Amino acid sequence: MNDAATTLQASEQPQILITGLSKRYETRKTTFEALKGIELTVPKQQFISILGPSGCGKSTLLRILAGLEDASDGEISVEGNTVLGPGADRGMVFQGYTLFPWLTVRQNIEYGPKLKGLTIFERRRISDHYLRIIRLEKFANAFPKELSGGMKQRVAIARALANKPKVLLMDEPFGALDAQTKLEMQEMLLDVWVKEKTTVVFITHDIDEAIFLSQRVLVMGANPGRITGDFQVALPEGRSQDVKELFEFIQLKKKLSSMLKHH
Ligand SMILES: Nc1ncnc2c1ncn2[C@@H]1O[C@H](COP(=O)(O)OP(=O)(O)OP(=O)(O)O)[C@@H](O)[C@H]1O
Repeated sequence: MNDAATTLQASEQPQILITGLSKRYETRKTTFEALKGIELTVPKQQFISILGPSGCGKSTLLRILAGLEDASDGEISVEGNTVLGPGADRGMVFQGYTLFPWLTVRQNIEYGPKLKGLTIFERRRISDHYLRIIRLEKFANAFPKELSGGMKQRVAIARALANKPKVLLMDEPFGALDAQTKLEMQEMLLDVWVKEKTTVVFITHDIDEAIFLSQRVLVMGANPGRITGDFQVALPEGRSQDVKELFEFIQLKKKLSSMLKHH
């Protein structure tokens, strides 16, 4: 099989399969449908973003995918394995910095591999690799409190990737960063994705961010939380900020903005 055929086959395999997923929150008087009838297939290696108004259930969907919350109905599987709880096959990166403050950058990255029982030598090889990828080799022995917000988030991404997850789940990971740092982080994440080709599910409020990063953008609507749009992003790989001037980018941005406005 040639390279193109291998790539095609890999990208067509479903990595995440969600069928008939619903989530209800019951209070004493009412039932709130946070998610209703979600159907979604994400192929291996796809970078998919989810946009939607506040409260439409984006985080709920991601938490259920992560196994941190149960669904009311339906099923989620990752590579054929039903999600029943958290697992090392799914790495998470949230908006808040979730590094262990008492561990150095390197120790944070090596945390998962250490839990897995890898040797010091193997752990070192993994942390060296990711320190290089996130360009923080010089900060290997620094503690999180010595780092900027963007640097902490880079470590959080490296720590998630060091577990070799099948899927990386990201909930507004750059939401707290200033505009310039956010752009730099997006470029770094794309770079990481091109190198590692991990399947990514990325939640954001930022339309530009969703288009710039993704191969596919989902739009969700609220009450009940559901998928209202599913768009392929026809932009080349190896993107730089220049793609934002391309016709395809501007067209899709218009479409997504108008969908989000009419919710
Ligand atoms: N534990 C809970 N109990 C009751 N309602 C909840 C609970 N968790 C979430 N909800 C409700 O479910 C809906 C979806 O919440 P969720 O956080 O998933 O939305 P979101 O799209 O991620 O919003 P945002 O963009 O503001 O982060 C919201 O209306 C929220 O109030």
